[in-house]
Amino acid sequence: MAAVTLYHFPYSAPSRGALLAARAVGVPVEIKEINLFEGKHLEADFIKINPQHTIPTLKDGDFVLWDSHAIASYLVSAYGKDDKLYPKNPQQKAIVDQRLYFDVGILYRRVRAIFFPVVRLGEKTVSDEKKKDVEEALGWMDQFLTGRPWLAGTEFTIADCACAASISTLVEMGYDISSHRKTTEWYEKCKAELPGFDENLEGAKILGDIFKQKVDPGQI
Ligand SMILES: N[C@@H](CCC(=O)N[C@@H](CS)C(=O)NCC(=O)O)C(=O)O
Repeated sequence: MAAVTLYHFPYSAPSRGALLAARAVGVPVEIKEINLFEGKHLEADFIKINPQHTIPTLKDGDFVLWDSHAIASYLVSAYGKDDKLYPKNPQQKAIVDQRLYFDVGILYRRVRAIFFPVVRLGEKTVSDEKKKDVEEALGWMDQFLTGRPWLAGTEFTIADCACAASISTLVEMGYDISSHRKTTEWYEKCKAELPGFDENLEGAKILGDIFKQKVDPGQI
């Protein structure tokens, strides 16, 4: 199997989510690091590949794709040995999709609303409203996990890869998720069972450490 190319930045949760999916699929990946902090994503060569200049971006031969969630489902459809990571059954697939859209529209967005202004814009505090938004998202995750060990059922799927990347960023920022029992138990399973989780954690820790250095003490 030829390697796919992933334009990747390890600090980025979406980028790590796509890489977790690739590791779960088992497709060989050639990683090309695009350092967002150095503005590499805005250079002409990368804009030619992805005019939206977001990380992650996948190149598979002449085929180019971005958005980590789209990349994850493509990798399973193109290279998965079976459909466990992204079921073909319409209802099971729809549940995975719902969790993926939850990550795009709610979970990652709310985590980012906390770290981005601190890490990139020099803010020192985190509002109660932003923490409330994250608490609400974690509460919904606990409900998704009621009666099932993984977000979409009895097997882990690409929805777990995406949400694990977002949650690992949150945890490494020093956010205490322990009052959300099911999400906490799920996160422990992710650590133990998701292929490539340690690699994911390395990037999350770097971003988390930058956040912790920059934010005022006691903010989260
Ligand atoms: N929904 C997208 C989000 C991608 C995204 O916003 N990536 C950020 C890094 S976390 C990025 O590339 N930012 C640079 C930019 O938008 O110019 C995905 O899941 O891939």
